[in-house]
Amino acid sequence: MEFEKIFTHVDSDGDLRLLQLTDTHLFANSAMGLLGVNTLASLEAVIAQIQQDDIPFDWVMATGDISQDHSARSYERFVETVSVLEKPILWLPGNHDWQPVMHQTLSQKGLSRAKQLVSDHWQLILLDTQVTEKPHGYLEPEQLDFLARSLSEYPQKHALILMHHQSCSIGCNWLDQHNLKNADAFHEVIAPHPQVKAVLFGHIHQNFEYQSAQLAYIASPSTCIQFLPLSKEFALDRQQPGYRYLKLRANGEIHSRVRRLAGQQFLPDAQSQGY
Ligand SMILES: Nc1ncnc2c1ncn2[C@@H]1O[C@@H]2COP(=O)(O)O[C@H]2[C@H]1O
Ligand SMILES: [Fe+2]
Repeated sequence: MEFEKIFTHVDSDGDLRLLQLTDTHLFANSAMGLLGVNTLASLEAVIAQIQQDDIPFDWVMATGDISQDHSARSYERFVETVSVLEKPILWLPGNHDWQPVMHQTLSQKGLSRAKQLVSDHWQLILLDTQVTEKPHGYLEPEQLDFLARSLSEYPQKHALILMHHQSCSIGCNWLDQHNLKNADAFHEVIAPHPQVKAVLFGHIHQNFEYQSAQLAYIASPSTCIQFLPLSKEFALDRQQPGYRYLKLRANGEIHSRVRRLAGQQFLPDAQSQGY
C-alpha cells in the first residue's frame, strides 16, 4: 500500500487548527437512524453548530465509522454534508467502515487519500486500526512501519497520531474489550520519539482526555449517539452530539475543547442494549 503525504503551511502564528468529526454512522437512506437517532440529521446539526461557532480552522479530521451500512451513498452523504465547511478533509477507517467502498467513494468525491500531513511545526499521522468485521482494533506491521518511518522522517516536528481505536483504557469495561489489541506494539514504536504529543481517536462516542507521562490521549463525542463514561456495561448517555476543536501550537502544546449541541434534540432509545 502506498502512503500519500501532504505538505501544508500555516499562518504567521504557527498554529495548525483542526476539527475532529467522528463516528457519523451514516446510512444510504436519510431516514435511517442508530438506536433512534437520525445520524444524518445529527451530523447536519453539528455542522450547523460549527458554522455558527465560527472558529477558525484549517483541516477536518474524520476518525472513522463514517458509515453504518457500507453503502457508497453513505460516504457520499458524508462528503456532501461536511463540504459546506469548505475545508480539506482527511480520514481514516473505523470498525464499521467498508474500506473498498470507502476508498473509492471518498476519492471520487475529491477527498485526499493522504495519511500524513506535514506542517511547519507538526506532522499528523493517520493510522488504520481496522480488523475487518470486528469491533476491536489492531495495527498491522505495515501500519507500525509507516508510523516508525514517519516519526524518524521528521524528528524535529511535533507529532499527532490519529486512529479509530483507543490505545489506553478508558474505564468502560464493555468498550475496553473493543480496544487496540496491540497497544504495546504501538507504544514501543513511539517510545523513542518524544516529539509524539498526543493520540487522537474516535470509537468510544464520548469526550475523553488523559495525559500520561509521555503523551495525551484524546477522543471526541460522536456526531450521533453517546456512550456513558465509566460504565462497566453497555450504557447510552443523554449528552448531545458534538465535535472537537484542536489548536496545535508551534511550541508543541495542544489547546483543545469539545463543543456539543445545546438542548435535547438527539436522544437515543433508552431501552437499546446495543447495535
Ligand atoms: N451491548 C453491546 N456490548 C458490547 N459491544 C457492543 C454492544 N453494542 C454495540 N457494541 C459494539 O461496540 C462498539 C462500540 O462502538 P462502535 O460504534 O464501534 O460500535 C459498537 C458495536 O460494534
Ligand atoms: Fe462508532
